[in-house]
Amino acid sequence: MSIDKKVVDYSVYLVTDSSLVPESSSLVRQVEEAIRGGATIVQLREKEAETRDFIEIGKKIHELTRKAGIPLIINDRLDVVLALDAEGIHVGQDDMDIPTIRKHLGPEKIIGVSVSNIEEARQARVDDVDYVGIGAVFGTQTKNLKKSPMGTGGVSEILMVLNDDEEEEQSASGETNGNKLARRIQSVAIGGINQSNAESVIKESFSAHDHLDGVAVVSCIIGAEDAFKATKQLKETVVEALDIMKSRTIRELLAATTYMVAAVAETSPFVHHMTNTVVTNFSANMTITVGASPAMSECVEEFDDFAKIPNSSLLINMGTATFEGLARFQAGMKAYYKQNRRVVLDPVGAGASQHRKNVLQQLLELGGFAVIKGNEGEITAAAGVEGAKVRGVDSVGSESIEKRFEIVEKLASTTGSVVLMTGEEDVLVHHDKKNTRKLLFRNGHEYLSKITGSGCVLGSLVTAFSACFEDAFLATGAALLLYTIASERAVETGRVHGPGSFVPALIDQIYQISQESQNRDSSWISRAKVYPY
Ligand SMILES: Cc1ncc(COP(=O)(O)OP(=O)(O)O)c(N)n1
Ligand SMILES: Cc1ncsc1CCOP(=O)(O)O
Repeated sequence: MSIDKKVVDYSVYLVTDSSLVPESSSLVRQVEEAIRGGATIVQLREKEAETRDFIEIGKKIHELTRKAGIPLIINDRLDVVLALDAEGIHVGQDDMDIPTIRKHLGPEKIIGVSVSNIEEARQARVDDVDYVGIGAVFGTQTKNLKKSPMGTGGVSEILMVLNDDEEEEQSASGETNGNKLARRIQSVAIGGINQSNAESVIKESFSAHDHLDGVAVVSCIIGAEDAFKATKQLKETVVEALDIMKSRTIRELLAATTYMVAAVAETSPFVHHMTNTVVTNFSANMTITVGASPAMSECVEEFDDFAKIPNSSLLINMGTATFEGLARFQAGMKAYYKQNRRVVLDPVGAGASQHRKNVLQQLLELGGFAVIKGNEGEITAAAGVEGAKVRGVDSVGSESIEKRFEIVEKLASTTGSVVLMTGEEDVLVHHDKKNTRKLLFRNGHEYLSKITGSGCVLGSLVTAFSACFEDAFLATGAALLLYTIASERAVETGRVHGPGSFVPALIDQIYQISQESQNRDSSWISRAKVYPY
């Protein structure tokens, strides 16, 4: 059975090294177990083997890979590829050049090349390679590295140019035959990757328009006492992380988030709160913590002046809405819309009483909200779906994820707003003329549900972020990630003993992440648990 190189799965790329095989096993057995555990492609890389031994072991391993329907790639040796009729070759920068290899192997064989910088990645695009091995990402005992490890930041930089169509067009002056990339060059990261860091390697190594297709590993499988278990564990991690990173919306969000967190601090948007009396202090503190500038005002006479402040935005929080309050909300909205500013609605307690339903109805009729955020009961009430499960201002319901998306989508499509439904899992949806974006978020700590105002202060962050960025969907997602990841980190500091000590630790962590982001350290974002829906 021949293998179609267009559909090869690079997710768990096993590279061999017989010097690492445990005494109790053999290379063939390790490879067999790895394939059973889920390896999707195997490279025979035997640096010390004589040609005849290389071919002998290659035959045995090729039998295994053929049976499993996965490709066997040979490291460096064109003669061995030909002798075995293996599916492809992997070469380094100092090995035989790609055009010569392609001439000998023909178009159907897989050719992979190692790249460690942007220039080599650009050359890989010019050459007719099928995949690149990007590395070394981290230090490794398996190979003497000539260059320092590039880290996941280095991998991201390479992914920025590897499959960039615009670059292709610009550099099409001859070398590329002017071809737009008909095919994506696949990519794996290599060097020091194992079961415990594979997830963060994949999640940290992406650009807005490209992602890794897998990880290549040697010692964590070949050197494992139980190669089956080692591979199975790696595969589960890798598959889940790849699924996430294949979503363009997620990559755009993750790529933008650190930048947005830094930009909010650097541009200091003005966030006008018309909010409830319970949370004013907490909201003001949180707004300052991200570097934005809060104002709490219900004074209609100053709305026009506030709305004229550059980068200003308005948060309408219905928490303690009175009938007179409704008129002020409407005046605020009009003042901000007149200046083309963003208004965010937090329909706190919507559905709890007929009065709140009336207030909400009238606000929605005026409409134009960039973002509507609320808990399940609030969003359900705002969507006009019967059966919002609320007690006072708290949501006590928990519909299935499908149902929650259905409700959020309904509100998003009737209002045109970005809609965020918070809860143990957060649901974010936006419909616009071009597409519908839907994401599910699973970050956060349960203490968020044990303090008052946690939803309200998220509203402050969402308003600050959407003041600064055109794309209110990404802005809301970024604010949510900042808030929920900070809540997890707060508890991990060891200084939190309950909801009381949680609040200051949460504020500290939001500040800390903002500082990290301003220092262009985006490693915190690899904790994001965000999924396409
Ligand atoms: C998948 C993959 N990526 C990179 C390498 C390294 O290849 P190379 O640079 O040729 O170094 P050696 O493997 O020859 O030590 C690889 N083998 N596989
Ligand atoms: C072949 C190779 N090329 C770059 S790093 C490396 C070795 C990776 O081995 P390990 O997965 O054991 O770190």
